[in-house]
Amino acid sequence: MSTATTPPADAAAPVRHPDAPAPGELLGAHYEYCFGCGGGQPHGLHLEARAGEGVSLTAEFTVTAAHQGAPGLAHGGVLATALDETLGSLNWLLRVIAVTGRLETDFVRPVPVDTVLFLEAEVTAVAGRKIYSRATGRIGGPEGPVAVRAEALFIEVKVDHFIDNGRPEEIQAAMADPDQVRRARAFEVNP
Ligand SMILES: CCCCCCCCCCCCCC(=O)SCCNC(=O)CCNC(=O)[C@H](O)C(C)(C)COP(=O)(O)OP(=O)(O)OC[C@H]1O[C@@H](n2cnc3c(N)ncnc32)[C@H](O)[C@@H]1OP(=O)(O)O
Repeated sequence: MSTATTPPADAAAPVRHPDAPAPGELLGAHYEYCFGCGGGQPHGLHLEARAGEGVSLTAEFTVTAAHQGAPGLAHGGVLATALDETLGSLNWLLRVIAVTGRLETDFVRPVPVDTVLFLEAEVTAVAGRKIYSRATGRIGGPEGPVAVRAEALFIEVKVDHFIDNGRPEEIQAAMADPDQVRRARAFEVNP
């Protein structure tokens, strides 16, 4: 863990938003074309996250042949994406819009194609716009051996971050999404 992902001494404990999905509830995709969670990406991860207790969640991602690096094994960048997506989903439990500033990843075991990666993640602290979180990914079952680990620093942003930096066609289409929850997760702090 680097100092960038270590909460300062005066950081606060994270506070679960009162309207956060109940423990066990699926979060669903925050954006149809997200490579991590969107259903509209044929070779995406299709990661499914479920709210946990407090500011924590669990998620599952099945490694397919489209995700290989070495023959028959998941690409490390794809595994980092799964961790990034899982950690990013935590922010919905806080009802904060945030982007990854720093993602530190340990690759502990190779992950074969057709393996389900069982992820768990939690926010550990919040300091101003900085959100500190960590995640682990296990194989062979939710209690199986750890294959990947990450610690991250997310930075809270305004909705303008996406409007100013994204392509107008995708932004407008996402804002017009009839799925209110998905639109809220993308663009509103307190729907
Ligand atoms: C269309 C659908 C939209 C979907 C929306 C849902 C989103 C979910 C997406 C989910 C997808 C999954 C998730 C994804 O993949 S999110 C996509 C990947 N991430 C990005 O694209 C972020 C790119 N970076 C930026 O835009 C800016 O750098 C940000 C916004 C992060 C900060 O620039 P900004 O100008 O705003 O702020 P600041 O520079 O004053 O920094 C503020 C404080 O933070 C500290 N700091 C900053 N960076 C780092 C660092 N690397 N290590 C350590 N510290 C760092 C900094 O020192 C300062 O501290 P202090 O001096 O105050 O103490």
